[in-house]
Amino acid sequence: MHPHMKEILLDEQQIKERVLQLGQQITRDYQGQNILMVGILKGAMIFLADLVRNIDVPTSFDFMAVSSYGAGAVSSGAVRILKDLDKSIDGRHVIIVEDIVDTGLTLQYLVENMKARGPASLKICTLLDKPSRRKVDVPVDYNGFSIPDEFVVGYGLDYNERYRNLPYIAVLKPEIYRS
Ligand SMILES: O=P(O)(O)OC[C@H]1O[C@H](OP(=O)(O)OP(=O)(O)O)[C@H](O)[C@@H]1O
Ligand code: HPA
Repeated sequence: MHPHMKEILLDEQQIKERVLQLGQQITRDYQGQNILMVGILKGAMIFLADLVRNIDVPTSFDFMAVSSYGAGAVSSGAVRILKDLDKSIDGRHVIIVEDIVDTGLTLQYLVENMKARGPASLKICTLLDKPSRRKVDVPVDYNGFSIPDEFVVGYGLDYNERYRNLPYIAVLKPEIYRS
């Protein structure tokens, strides 16, 4: 385990099995349709890459990058688009793919923003959910794992842009987080 980690919350095998289940569930739910997966950069990139390889209906993907104005790990609710979608989502069956839902503020903004673009349907898929941190209600359709209120990194999730490449999801040592 990386020396900056306190404990591994979800190991590679647990993540792999759950991502397979989510892909199978999405495959069942979207029979006969084409999906557009919208990955929210950068955190969702690794999850999306693994998820789409477990989906067996025609799937394309696009990406959005957003930034909250809050500093560090704290979400403020104000969201700015850093990179918009490449193409129209009008009439498409869209699934927003996130790595984590925390306060829900990022997703609340994204859902409103994307609904206004006229998709045929819009669902949310997240690898992790921290329900105890929620400030606004967001309708999560596919959730990998509900986790306790601890700051986690790995498998796409970062602290100050580090640790995204860890193959597992771990709790960062508090002394690293505070320093
Ligand atoms: O529910 P919320 O409180 O809004 O928090 C969740 C958001 O925060 C993280 O993104 P971050 O801004 O850290 O960007 P990143 O994906 O590039 O790491 C995560 O990827 C979600 O988009
Ligand atoms: O626990 C977390 N880890 C990384 N990024 C995050 N964004 C919200 N919560 C988290």
